[in-house]
Order: sequence, then C-alpha cells, then structure tokens
Amino acid sequence: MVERRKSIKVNEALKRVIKYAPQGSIHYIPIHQSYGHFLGDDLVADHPIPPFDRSPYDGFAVRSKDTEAAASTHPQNYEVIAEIGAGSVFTGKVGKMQAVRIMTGAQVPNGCDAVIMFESVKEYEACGKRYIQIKRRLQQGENISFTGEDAKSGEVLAKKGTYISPGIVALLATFGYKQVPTSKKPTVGIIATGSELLELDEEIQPGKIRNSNAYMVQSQVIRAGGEPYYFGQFSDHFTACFEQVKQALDQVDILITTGGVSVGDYDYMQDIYKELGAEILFNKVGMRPGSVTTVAKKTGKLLFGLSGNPSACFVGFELFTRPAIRKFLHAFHPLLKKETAILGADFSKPNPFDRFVRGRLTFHQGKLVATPIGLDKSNVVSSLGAANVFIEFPAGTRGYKQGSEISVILLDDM
Ligand SMILES: Nc1nc2c(c(=O)[nH]1)N[C@H]1C(S)=C(S)[C@@H](COP(=O)(O)OP(=O)(O)OC[C@H]3O[C@@H](n4cnc5c(N)ncnc54)[C@H](O)[C@@H]3O)O[C@H]1N2
Ligand code: MOO
Ligand SMILES: [Mg+2]
Repeated sequence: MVERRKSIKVNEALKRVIKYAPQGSIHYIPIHQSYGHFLGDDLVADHPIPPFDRSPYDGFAVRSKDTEAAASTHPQNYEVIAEIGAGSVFTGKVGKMQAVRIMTGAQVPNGCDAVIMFESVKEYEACGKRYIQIKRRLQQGENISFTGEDAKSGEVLAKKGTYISPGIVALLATFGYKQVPTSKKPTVGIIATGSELLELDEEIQPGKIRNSNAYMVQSQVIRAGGEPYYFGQFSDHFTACFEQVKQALDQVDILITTGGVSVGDYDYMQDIYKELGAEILFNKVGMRPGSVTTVAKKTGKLLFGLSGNPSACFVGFELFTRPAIRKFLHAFHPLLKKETAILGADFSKPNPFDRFVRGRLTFHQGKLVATPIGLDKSNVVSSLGAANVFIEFPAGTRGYKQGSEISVILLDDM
C-alpha cells in the first residue's frame, strides 16, 4: 500500500526549516574576497568621515569675514600666500585679506572658513606676489565639506548580517578593514539520484536523460551564498545512496539530494532518512511544484530531499533551502524577498494548493509587471532560464486576470 503523507502549508514548512536551520561561525577574510559574503559584525565608524574639514573644489580658501565688503562693483583683493594639494596640510597662519590656493580634497587651513572656485575669481600678479580678486561676499562655511558630515564617529553604518555589496566594501576600506568579519559560508553537499541519469558528456540513450539538477542546484547554492560541494550522481540503489548520503553528511553543513522523494518503487530517500535515524520535518507540502519536497534533520544538520523534477527541484530549493543558507550566514533578512506586482497575462488555472509559477519581472510604465513563462509543469526545464521571480497564487483561488495585483518572490534578491 502506498504511504499516505500528511501535507502541510508552505509557511508551516518554512517555519520548521528556519527553526532547525543552524547558524555558522564568524571568521575573518581579506577585504578583496569579501564581496558577496555577509557581515559577521556591525560595521562601526571608528572616526568621522571626512576626518577633517576639506575643500570640495579646486579654488581658494579665505576667511569669510574678509569678504563682507566684496561686491561686483567693489571687488576685494587677497594675497595668495600658499598652495596645497590633496594630502598636504598648510600649517601656517592665514591673516587678514589672505588666501590659500587649495585643491579638491585638501584640508581647509586653520582660520579659513570658505572656499571659492577658480572659475569665480580673477588671478593676477603684482610686485612678485600673487593675488586674487573676489567680487561677492562668501558665507561662513561656504564650499566646505565638514568633519563628520558623511559619517559620525561611532555610527553603525551597516548591521551584522548585511550583504556585502560593492558599496559596503567601500565602507570597509574607508574604516581600514583589511580583514573583514564575515559569516562562514555553509558547505552545501549535492547528490543527484536516478538510474536514468547520464553524465553531461554521454550521448543520449533510450530512456535516459542528462542530469541537469545537480548543476542547477550548484548555481542556486552559489547565488544563495553557500559553497556547493558536488558528490556526484548515483543510481537508484538503496545501499549505494544510503552510504553516500551518510558519508556526505559528515563533510558538509547542509545536504541536498535530488530525486527519489516520491512514492515510487525506487524512491529510496524516505528509507534512507529512516536508516540514518534522521527526523523528518515534513515530506509533503501543499504547493506546486515541489509538493514532494522533504526536509529532515540529523545531528543539527538539515537534509533537503528535493524533487527530481527540475522545476519542482528549483522551487523547493528557493523556498526552503535558500532561507536555511541565509540563516546559516546570519543574514539580516533570511526569508524570501517579496514584491507586489501586476500580473502580465491571464492565469486561468484553479489553485487547490499554493502555486509558484515561474515568471519574468519587468518594469512597464513605472510598475512592476510579472508574466508567467512558458510551460508551468513541474517536470519542465525550459521555463527556468528566463525566470527571475515566482508568481504566488495562493491556495483556494482561481482565474487571475491580467492586471491583477499579485505577490512575487524575487530570485535575484541581492
Ligand atoms: N503516485 C504518485 N506519483 C507521483 C507523485 C505522487 O504524489 N504520487 N508525485 C509526483 C510529483 S508531484 C513529483 S514532483 C515527482 C517527484 O519525484 P521524485 O522526487 O521521486 O523524483 P524521481 O522520481 O527521481 O524523478 C522525477 C522526474 O525527474 C527526473 N529527474 C530526476 N533527477 C533528475 C536530474 N538530476 N536532472 C534532471 N531530471 C531529473 C526524472 O527522470 C523523472 O522524470 O513524483 C511524481 N509522482
Ligand atoms: O512535487 Mo511535484 O512538483 O508537486 O509536481
Ligand atoms: Mg520518484
């Protein structure tokens, strides 16, 4: 008799995954490798930015009070007593009706409180001295980038768990993080099962197909922030698969298998979990595709039994494995990122369960538009290439018209 499985809701399944998903350790890595990791600690400004009052222009630094009388009909003259480029500091004293020639990025000399651009002054020489002429009054603080106006000392500029984007790398460099505290990426083992699977360089044979899941899942792991480790593909033999799963689990933080999770005669994954002594968190979810997605836990590690069907495998990974990887990484937002979009085409199927339709999200006249792509079956591979979202059709609904507001899950969420 075929086993009857108890189906649970997607949210409940996700709750169980998040509850048991472990978190990884924090370690230091060189800054040039930090892009794409997650911050393992708050990024705190340990000094103000800019660290000194500086000039945002190439021009002349003056004392604004010396320009009080300046007007187009009444130009004032200032002696240029020094010249400083970025990186140099003028340590002398700037006196009444004096100016310092200053370049963008240089520290404003003590006593000066305004900068005027080259283009706004007239330069001339007299008796071997250099002068400028100013024809308007300058405000105190005019054209000065003040100490701390960009970031104050002690300010938390990015919280632990923030994704390290190129902008975060700029901040890390600004504050001297040659080594960056990051969450260790989980090693995610991948095992493909199926006696029908051909290696990629094998010719197509009757009844056989090439193994696409293993490679698809490896790239999904990388996109989610994990480190994939591929153990290879194995025929549907209980002992061989059991031994491989058992060995692999010792070597990784998270283990993914594809195929063999349904109720077929050669679907051994449930038996493997049993033999391992793993506790099954769920083995049926009220969703399509991916209803057979199974998650088990063993000695603090999660085992994801993803479907063999490519689209079901893809969806099962994004819905359940990605959040577990993000939790391992201490990500600030481990859960899926959603947006509201306008449906780009009619979707007439009934939805007796939560449906996750591969879709393409685009902008149209300032709005997000999500359009289902191609074939919507769980065994297809052709609609995966163009998908950048899942369009969510909740259980108990039917007949969505083009233009309806729908919720989408972002696949490229960083
Ligand atoms: N009697 C029932 N039959 C099925 C049920 C059910 O509830 N009762 N569920 C169906 C659903 S839904 C799905 S999804 C599949 C899940 O099957 P498995 O996860 O057990 O996967 P397999 O049987 O091993 O393979 C399914 C399908 O996918 C192809 N496959 C497998 N591995 C790969 C790979 N690495 N790359 C590409 N394609 C792969 C395989 O050849 C099969 O065609 O079960 C339904 N059946
Ligand atoms: O697990 Mo299946 O994908 O629902 O078609
Ligand atoms: Mg099967």
